[in-house]
Amino acid sequence: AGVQITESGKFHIDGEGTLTVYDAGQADQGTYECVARNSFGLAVASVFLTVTATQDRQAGDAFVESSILAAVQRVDSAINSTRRHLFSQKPRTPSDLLTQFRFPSDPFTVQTARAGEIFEHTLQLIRERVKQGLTVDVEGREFRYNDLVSPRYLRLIANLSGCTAHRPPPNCSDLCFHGKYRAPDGSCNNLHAVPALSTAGFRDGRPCSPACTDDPPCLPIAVAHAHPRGSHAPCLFFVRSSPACGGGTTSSKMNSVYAREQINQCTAYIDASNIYGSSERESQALRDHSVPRGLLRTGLPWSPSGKHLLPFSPGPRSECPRHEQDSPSPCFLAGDHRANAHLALTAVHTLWFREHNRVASELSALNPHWDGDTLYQEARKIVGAELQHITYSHWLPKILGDRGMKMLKGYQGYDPNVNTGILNSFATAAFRFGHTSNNPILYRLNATFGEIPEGHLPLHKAFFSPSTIIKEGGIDPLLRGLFGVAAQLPVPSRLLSLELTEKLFSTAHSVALDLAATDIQRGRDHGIPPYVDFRVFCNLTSVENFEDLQNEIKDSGIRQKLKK
Ligand code: HEM
Repeated sequence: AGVQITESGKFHIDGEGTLTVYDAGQADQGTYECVARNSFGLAVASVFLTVTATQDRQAGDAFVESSILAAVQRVDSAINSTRRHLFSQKPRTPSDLLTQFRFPSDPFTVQTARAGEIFEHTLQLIRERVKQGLTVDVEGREFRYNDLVSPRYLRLIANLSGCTAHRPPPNCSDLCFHGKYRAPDGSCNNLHAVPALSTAGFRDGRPCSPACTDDPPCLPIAVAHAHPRGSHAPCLFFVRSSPACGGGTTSSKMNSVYAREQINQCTAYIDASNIYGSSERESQALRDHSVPRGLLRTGLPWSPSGKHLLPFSPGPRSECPRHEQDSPSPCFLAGDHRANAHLALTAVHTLWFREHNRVASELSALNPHWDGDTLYQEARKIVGAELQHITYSHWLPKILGDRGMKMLKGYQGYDPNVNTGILNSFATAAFRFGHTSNNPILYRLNATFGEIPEGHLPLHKAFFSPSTIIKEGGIDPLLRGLFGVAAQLPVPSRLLSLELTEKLFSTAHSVALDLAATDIQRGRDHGIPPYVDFRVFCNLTSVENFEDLQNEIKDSGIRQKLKK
């Protein structure tokens, strides 16, 4: 189970197929395989690369052991206090809810993120401890930890932090299965990338909120004094996403500097992982193993239709109260941990899990000889295809228009050589365009498309409130509201609704979050290049100031505001 080499600052593959490895170091030693594939089959050639490097002693080596111990202790203590705070009591503040919204459910993901945090924090501690012996790269390139710690000790830090413990190689040898079905995490088809696990600073263990200092992983958003929020809180809660091992400061392990990257919790495919989960463990937990009928587990039957709701979550994430005064109410369990974030999302998750059970039941009636696993996999294949069809044939044409769809080009067939991982700029910036299309009100319509007796709901009352589905009409009124009322059309003076910028995850006594500010800060956290750079990348004119953007931002008042 190797790693596919992709074009980067580290590797270059020219048109002739020659591989160049830049900044070669001990970490690059190993077997390299070149695979040529066409419709007749494949041919493989391999070579073993030996790297001979002198093992100099570096200034930071003396501090490695004490820094590792301190980093492990600090990171673990911060994660544990966050876990205790979050899961042993009702989440109380908007920041608790945001953390719950983003906290990984798969233990493997938690371990991967912890390893990245420990590796990164160890290096920060070594850097601080050395200070005097800091070598600055004379060529003016970025600061390199390799100048501070020798390769042997860097490997030691990587090992002890857990950064080298990779996911066990997937067993893709069952061609009968893998030729027909996807692995739960996509690992047997193509590739597979979390918020910081702690909401307290590693250095002093103080909670990121209300402390307004940049103590990793806290990266609070400063609020201007003049802003109405400023008098209540000088900053908004924000914690950085956990680093993936091998990027940012931890790229020293690779003998070169790479951008700090983050870890994905969900598969990158449009493969209905929102229904089935993104790992084997999650997908098994969602299945109904009591009968061999290929079904997903169900929750309460909702009267009067008798159709089932999602099952309740059994784990620590089992409570979904919004206000302190609310009675305890469990969260629903779905393939994506964000299913409880707001009622419209929960309704759509419920619809899809019902669709799986409908398809599996139909298949069972048609194929009584199929076992439970075949029914599950065949139903999953059909439901995944339905989701892809809706995405590409119904949703995207509305979002991109004719011109955009032409640029996207039609499906050319499956290409196993494409890296299907999500681009960081897509997840962190581009695809968040969806935040501009949300209605500030969740319309709840009856069978004749009139308002239900409980009325429509302002969005902020729909956050983390799954019990409203049980108490107030089930999912049908919400679904009718979603397709019966147009999405919000963003206008230049208001791109995101006030429900998202002034009342995100609001609770009784605390300052709400602001999704627009969070999106921008997340862009900084992930190092997303600025808009002006993307213009050049997309062959648009390069701009120097806001007046150069008068064709894009026509309202001079808005340009003036942005200048401030
Ligand atoms: C009421 C509706 C919605 C709410 C309350 C909401 C809320 C959020 C929140 C709190 C985050 C995490 C922000 C952070 O800490 O960085 C987020 C991330 C995100 N949202 Fe939304 N969102 C909504 C609708 C949408 C829609 C309609 C789309 C796209 C069509 C979308 C796309 C995204 C994406 C791509 C991310 C980043 C995911 C990641 O890579 O971690 N959201 N959203």
